[in-house]
Amino acid sequence: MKAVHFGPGNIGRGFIGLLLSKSGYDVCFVARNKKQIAMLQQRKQYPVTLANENEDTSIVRNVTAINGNDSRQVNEAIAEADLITTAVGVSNLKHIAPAITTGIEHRFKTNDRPLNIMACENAIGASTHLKKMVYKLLPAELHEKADRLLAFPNTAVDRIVPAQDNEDPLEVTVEPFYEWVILRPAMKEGPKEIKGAHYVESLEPYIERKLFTVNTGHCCAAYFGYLEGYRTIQEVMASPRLRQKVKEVLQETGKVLIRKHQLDEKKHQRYIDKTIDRFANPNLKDSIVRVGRSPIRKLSANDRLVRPALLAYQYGIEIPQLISAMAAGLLFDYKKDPEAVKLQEVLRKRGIHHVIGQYLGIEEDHPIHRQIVDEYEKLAKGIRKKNAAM
Ligand SMILES: NC(=O)c1ccc[n+]([C@@H]2O[C@H](COP(=O)([O-])OP(=O)(O)OC[C@H]3O[C@@H](n4cnc5c(N)ncnc54)[C@H](O)[C@@H]3O)[C@@H](O)[C@H]2O)c1
Ligand SMILES: O=P(O)(O)OC[C@@H](O)[C@@H](O)[C@H](O)[C@H](O)CO
Repeated sequence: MKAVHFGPGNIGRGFIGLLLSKSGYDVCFVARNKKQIAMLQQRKQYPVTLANENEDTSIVRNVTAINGNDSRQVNEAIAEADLITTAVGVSNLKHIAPAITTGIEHRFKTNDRPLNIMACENAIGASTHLKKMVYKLLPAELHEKADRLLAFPNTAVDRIVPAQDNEDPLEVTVEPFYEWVILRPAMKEGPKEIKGAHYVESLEPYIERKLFTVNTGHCCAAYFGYLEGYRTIQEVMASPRLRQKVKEVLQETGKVLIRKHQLDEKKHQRYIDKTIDRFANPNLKDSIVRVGRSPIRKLSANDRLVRPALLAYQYGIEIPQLISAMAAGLLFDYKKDPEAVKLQEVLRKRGIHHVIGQYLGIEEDHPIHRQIVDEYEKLAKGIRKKNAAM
């Protein structure tokens, strides 16, 4: 069985490639970095180390890589694939959609086998989003065949994989916890089951629970910590005050999730507690700028901050800490993050009301809009005062 995975980055190697390989797939990574491609081609394996006390290491075997710009190789790999996965960042799916589409066209000329394509990105409906882009590019006369042979099952992947600084550039250090949830009814029959993945009949409760707990809490820790000069999530979680703030955010989104998906309260509390412990894992060093990266995406209407905030408003749930996190996110001005730079530029040129309306999708007449503005101004004033005193 052959899997083609776009994006051999942290989660691609540290989780997707690992589970696929352990499930008996030969994994071909579609990559951009020439040095990385050469190493994967030559070694055909790489180590994954768990961030636990023993630093347990396993070897991911039967892997190789091809260059995403080599359309002949990409076409051939897609034609032969039994499964395609991606982990390139949801905003980058548009860059790989053309190669996937061309590969599908080539595949249709060579065989009639069904194919599942899963975008393992942190977003609601990422595979559906990729499907829309592929269908836009695919000639209309192939749509019927695509409906028959292709599926884009949505999925939720969870494992904290920080930016790596190992001596071996292929090695990945990952947290021990993992969860991969796949929407089974959306799949085409055929491919080997992924060992360790959880196949479900409805994905929404799982992806929302993950995104609005793990990712909401994570980015809140990053944005709160950034304002106070911390460098890592572990440092933030070691501050009792900030840890408490993050916990409170998760109580707020927890109420939303319990109400929306009729989750068991005690079970969800255990999920929150486990999530907090995962953030604090002393064997990991996860930078604030990785976790807070791409604030425009994270503050967008369908993502981990605004979506639970609007649901909370709808349900009459108070969300002071979520408001505080959105305001802190608007102050995330890390110079090496292109989205942070753009956000700050628009804030300077067009002002806070424009940004909340256009980027967060919350109009001025919505009560949450005002609350974010008030909190943003309060935090910005605090920063000005601190800078003046320095
Ligand atoms: N790291 C985590 O903890 C984690 C966990 C769950 C989900 N995710 C999600 O997985 C995705 C990847 O995250 P990551 O942390 O592994 O990031 P990363 O930057 O480590 O990896 C991204 C990979 O995609 C590649 N890539 C980007 N654009 C590409 C293109 N046009 N063609 C080919 N390759 C391309 C990059 O070269 C890189 O190898 C994101 O959507 C993220 O939200 C990450
Ligand atoms: O990947 P992002 O930018 O959507 O979010 C950053 C982190 O919160 C994220 O990568 C987590 O580590 C991961 O989602 C855990 O499963």
